[in-house]
Amino acid sequence: MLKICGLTQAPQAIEIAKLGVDAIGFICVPLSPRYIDPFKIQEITEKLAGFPNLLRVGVFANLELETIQKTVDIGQINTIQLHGQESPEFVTTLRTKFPNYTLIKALGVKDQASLDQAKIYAPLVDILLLDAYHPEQLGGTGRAWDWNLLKHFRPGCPWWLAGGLNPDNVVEAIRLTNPDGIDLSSGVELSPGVKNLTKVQALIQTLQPFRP
Ligand SMILES: O=C(O)c1ccccc1NCC(=O)[C@H](O)[C@H](O)COP(=O)(O)O
Repeated sequence: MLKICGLTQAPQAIEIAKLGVDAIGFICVPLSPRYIDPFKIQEITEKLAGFPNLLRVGVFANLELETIQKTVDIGQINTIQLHGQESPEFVTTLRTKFPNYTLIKALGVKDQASLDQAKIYAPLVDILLLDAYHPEQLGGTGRAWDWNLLKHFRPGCPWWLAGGLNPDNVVEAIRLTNPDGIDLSSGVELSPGVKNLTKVQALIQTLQPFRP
């Protein structure tokens, strides 16, 4: 599975969907330079009717249930990614509220303890997303991290790798960790929220041997 995250422009979303990615992400975190409001998301998702299998991911961090509900409804997204310090209890509540949505829990990995914590979420979600840890930033850091930590990571649910991936290091990352999916943002970006379509194309070319 391939997710390109942090989109803010409809023409880019259409081009990226045409290239055959599995998921596109919208950052619904107000402090992010990639923030996009629910009505802008709607403007984009309504142009993606021709891609029924595409996961349209709303990325949230430490936001209230009501905000998530509103964004899901207006933005017509079908996947919820929790990228903050959401508790297992909150994730369970969300699962109950959105039984038919794909649910992703993201965690910033600092050490083995982070991975032990990630495993607590495995029975509660559809996908775990393991990202770079940063003391001040929640995501979209562009920082690669010590993927060796993941060599024997088997959480019991599908998991995706994120954090500083780009067309040049993605093969090494996949060979080392064997994830079920990968997620890229700044590694295929011109500026926050504006993707570099040439880099997305290069990425897809590079990933050809690893994709169905
Ligand atoms: O991208 C952001 O600005 C962001 C802000 C707050 C929470 C999450 C955010 N991004 C989440 C993602 O899924 C990114 O794709 C992931 O962190 C990887 O980013 P990068 O290292 O830039 O490839």
